[in-house]
Amino acid sequence: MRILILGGDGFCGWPSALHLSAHEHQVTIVDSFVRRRIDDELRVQSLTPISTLSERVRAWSEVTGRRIDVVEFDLAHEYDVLLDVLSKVRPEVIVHFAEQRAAPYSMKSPELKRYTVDNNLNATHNLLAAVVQAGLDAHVVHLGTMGVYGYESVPVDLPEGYLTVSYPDRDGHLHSREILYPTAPGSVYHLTKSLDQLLFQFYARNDGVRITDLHQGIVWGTQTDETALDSRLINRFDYDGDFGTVLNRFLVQAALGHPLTVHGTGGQTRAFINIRDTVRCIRLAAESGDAVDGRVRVMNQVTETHRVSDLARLVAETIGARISEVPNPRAEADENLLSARNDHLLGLGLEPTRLDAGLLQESVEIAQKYADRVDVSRIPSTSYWNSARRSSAAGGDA
Ligand SMILES: O=c1ccn([C@@H]2O[C@H](COP(=O)(O)OP(=O)(O)O[C@H]3O[C@H](CS(=O)(=O)O)[C@@H](O)[C@H](O)[C@H]3O)[C@@H](O)[C@H]2O)c(=O)[nH]1
Repeated sequence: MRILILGGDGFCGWPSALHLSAHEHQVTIVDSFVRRRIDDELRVQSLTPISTLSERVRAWSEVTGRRIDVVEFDLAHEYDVLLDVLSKVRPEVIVHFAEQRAAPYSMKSPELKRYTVDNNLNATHNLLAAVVQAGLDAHVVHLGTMGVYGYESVPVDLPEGYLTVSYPDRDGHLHSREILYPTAPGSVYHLTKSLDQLLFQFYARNDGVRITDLHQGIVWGTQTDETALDSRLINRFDYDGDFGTVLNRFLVQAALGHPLTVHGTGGQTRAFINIRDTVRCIRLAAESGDAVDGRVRVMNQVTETHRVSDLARLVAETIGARISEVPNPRAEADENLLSARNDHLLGLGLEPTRLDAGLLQESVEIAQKYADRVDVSRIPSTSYWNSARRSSAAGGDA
C-alpha cells in the first residue's frame, strides 16, 4: 500500500516507517522537524545520537534497497502543501503521529499550552478536511493515548473507546446509546487527544472518513528489528524531565547511578507497551483498514499495566539503583487502578512483548553506551501542573 506517515521522524514515527517499509509498503514521510528544534530549545539531546532524516533514509536504502520518500512541511499550518502532497501521493493509508506528545512539555508555560492546542488540533483537523477535499478514500490511523480515559479507581476493564449507556425518556422508557467513553485528561496534551476524538467522530459520520484511533499506553524501549540494522537508523531515546517517559527514564537513571525519580509514592498505575509492539500494532491497524467503516474504530494499544513503584523496584532489583520519592510535579491521583481490554489488536494477531529483564538490559546497555551524552541536570521534571505543585516542590505549603 501507499502509506503516508505524518510525523515520521519522531520516536514512534521513525521505527513505524521502517517497519512498514520492511513489509513492502511504499512509504512517504512528512515531518516539520519541530521535535528536533524542541531539543535545541530545551538544550537537551536524545540519549542516542540520531542521524538527520536524509541520512536515515539514505542508510535504509543502502541497507535494504528500499526507498522512503520525504516531504518537509508543517501539517498544522501549511494546508495547501498538505493538499498538494495528498493529490500527488494518493495514499491508501495515512498514519498520523504529527502532534506534540509530551504531557510535561504541554504544562510548562501558557505559551506551550497554547502551542500544544494549536499544533495538535490544527494538525488533526487539517488532515481530515484535506482528505475530504482531495476526495481520497484513505484510511486514517491516528496515534491517540490511553490517557484520554483518565485514571479513576473503579475496578473495570476499560473498553475500547465506547460505552453503552441507558437513559430514560420523558415517559420513563429506557433508551440505550453508544457514546465515547467519558474523557478525563490529565494534561493539556492529553486534552488535545480527547478533543481529537470529537473531530474523528464528526468526519466519520459526516464524510464517511475511515478512521482508526489507537489509544496507546506508555512506550518503553528504543530499538526495533529495523532500527537495529545500522547505527545510522538508531531511534531516539528521551530521558529528560519533559519528554522522557517513566520506564525509559528509570533505565537511564539506573545506568548512570542516579536515584530513580518516583513521583510521590509511585502508586500510579499506567498502561505500557514496548516500541517493538508499537510498530507491529501500527502495521496491523494499517493493513486492516477494510474493516473500518463510518464508525471510528478505537483500539487500546497496550500490552500490560504496572504501578510506577513496582517498575522502580524491578529496575532497582535487576539493575541496581536507589529509589527516591520526589514531590510529584503533576496534579494526579496518588494511587489508581487501571486495567484495559486490548481484544482488537490481539484479534489482529498481536503477540505481546512482556516486560522482562532481558529487554530492560538492552535499554540499559544503550544507556551505558551513550552515557556521556546525558546532561544529568535535565533529569528532574520541573514542569509543574499548577501553583500548588510548584510551591510544594519548593518546600512550601501545597
Ligand atoms: O520520572 C518520572 C516520570 C514520570 N513518573 C510518573 O509516571 C507516570 C507516567 O508518566 P510518563 O511521563 O511516563 O507518561 P505520560 O506523561 O502519561 O505520557 C506518555 O505516555 C502517554 C500514554 S498514557 O500515559 O496516556 O497511557 C503518551 O500518550 C504520551 O505521549 C507519553 O509521553 C505519571 O504518573 C508520572 O507522574 C514518575 O513517577 N517519575
